[in-house]
Order: sequence, then structure tokens, then C-alpha cells
Amino acid sequence: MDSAVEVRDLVVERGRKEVLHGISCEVQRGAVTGLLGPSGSGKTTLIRAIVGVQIVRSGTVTVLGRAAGSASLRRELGYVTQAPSVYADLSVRENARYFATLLGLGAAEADRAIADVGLSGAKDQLVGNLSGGQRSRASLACALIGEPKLLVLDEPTVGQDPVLRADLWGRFHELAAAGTTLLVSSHVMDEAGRCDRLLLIREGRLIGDDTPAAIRTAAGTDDLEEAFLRLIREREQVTA
Ligand SMILES: Nc1ncnc2c1ncn2[C@@H]1O[C@H](COP(=O)(O)OP(=O)(O)OP(=O)(O)O)[C@@H](O)[C@H]1O
Repeated sequence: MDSAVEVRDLVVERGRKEVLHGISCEVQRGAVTGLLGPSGSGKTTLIRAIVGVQIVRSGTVTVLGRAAGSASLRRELGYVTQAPSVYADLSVRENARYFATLLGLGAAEADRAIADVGLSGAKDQLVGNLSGGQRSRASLACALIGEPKLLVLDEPTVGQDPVLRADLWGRFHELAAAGTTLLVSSHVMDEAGRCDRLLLIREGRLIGDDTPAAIRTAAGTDDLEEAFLRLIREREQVTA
């Protein structure tokens, strides 16, 4: 597998508690990989380690061939946190232009990114006056500026209506088809089927790493939520 991200034996502690217990996985280039797991399972912590903002206890994280957090990765990686990271007192366009300027890019690139997330109609509105879903999309637009090679999105579809969620997933696949690698976290299992590959995480351990089709076949069910539950039960029987 041609990997954009390689995680080896990753152990992370937060608040003196071990929250990732030796995770190893890869994120395939040019595909949409879903990081799925219940609330508190460690998705954000793993994402933080990949984008290089998490202190790790042991193990290695390699991103685009370099150690996670390397300065040279900054221009190649787009990261959208769960809390939208845009300025409320600036318009959508001003935010996008600000991030474009930081990368030495112009207004056209900012407008392209805004159009990509379907916010052209609201580009002159202050971000503080937008709905939660619109604000998340404004944040996503800023991460798309400069066409990063790796896009890491922490629960990007939370608060979006079903039509918009479908649009965003469509956009993620277009980006992947154009060569971008996407890692998208979600705790909503009905989004799992939209991914090319899945990393299933529970209580800081990886319990599944495969395509949705292979996970369905291995678990003997077409329902990915049920497949996830069966993987958990299997694991509990092994460790009991
Ligand atoms: N700043 C922190 N200090 C101490 N413990 C933390 C901190 N942030 C998260 N944790 C703990 O780390 C574990 C993993 O949290 P994490 O945020 O990675 O989970 P998650 O799967 O992203 O959850 P969610 O879907 O709710 O965002 C949880 O037990 C959480 O309580």
C-alpha cells in the first residue's frame, strides 16, 4: 500500500492516562480513509499525533515520508479541528484571503476554496453570523487553500444537514480522485460506508483496518454498525 501516513506502535498519554495503547496503521494515498469510533475512543488524539501537535509517549508517526510535525509539512497538510478555526469578526472571504496570504497565494485561490465548500453565496457574511454548519464549511475552505496533499478533517460533517453532508462527501471523493489523501473522523457509522478504507478505533485500540466491503464480509453482515459491534464482541471474547 502506498501510504501517506504510517503510524507505528503509538502510545499517547493525556492527563496522565494512557489513551492510545500502541496503535499501528497506515493511511493510503489518494483515498478517503474514515477514522470511526465512539466518543472518547481516541480519534482526535490520533489525529493530533498525525498533524504533529500531540506529545507522544512512544512509537513513530511518519507523514508524507517525514516525521509528523516537521516544519516542511505545514504547507502540505490541511487540518480542520472540531471547533471551527476561523475568525468570527471577519467575513468568509476575509478569512480565506488571510489564510491564502499566509501561503503566499492570492484572492482567486481563496474564492476557489470558498466555492469548493458551497459558500460563495455567503462569502461576504461575517463568520460570527453564520450557522454552525456554515462556519464548519468556512473552516474547511481555509484548510483547502493551497491544495494540501493531506487533508485531515476531525468530524467535518457534524451539524451539517443531510444534503450538505452528501455534497461534502462527494467533494471529498473528488479531491481524492485528484490525488489528495483524506483522513476523516466521524462517530456516525452511517458515514463509514462512504469511505474507501476504514480505521475502527475503540478505547484507544485499533479493532479494524480495511475496506468497508472487507469489514462487512469478515463480520458476516452488510450493516457496518453491526459489523463494528461484532468486531468489538469478538475482541472481548479473545481478551476474556
Ligand atoms: N486535554 C485532555 N486532557 C486529558 N485527557 C484528555 C484530554 N483530551 C482528551 N482526553 C481523553 O483522551 C481520551 C481520548 O479522547 P479523544 O478526544 O481523542 O476522543 P475522540 O474519539 O476524538 O472523542 P470525540 O468523538 O468525543 O471527539 C478520552 O478518554 C478523553 O477523556
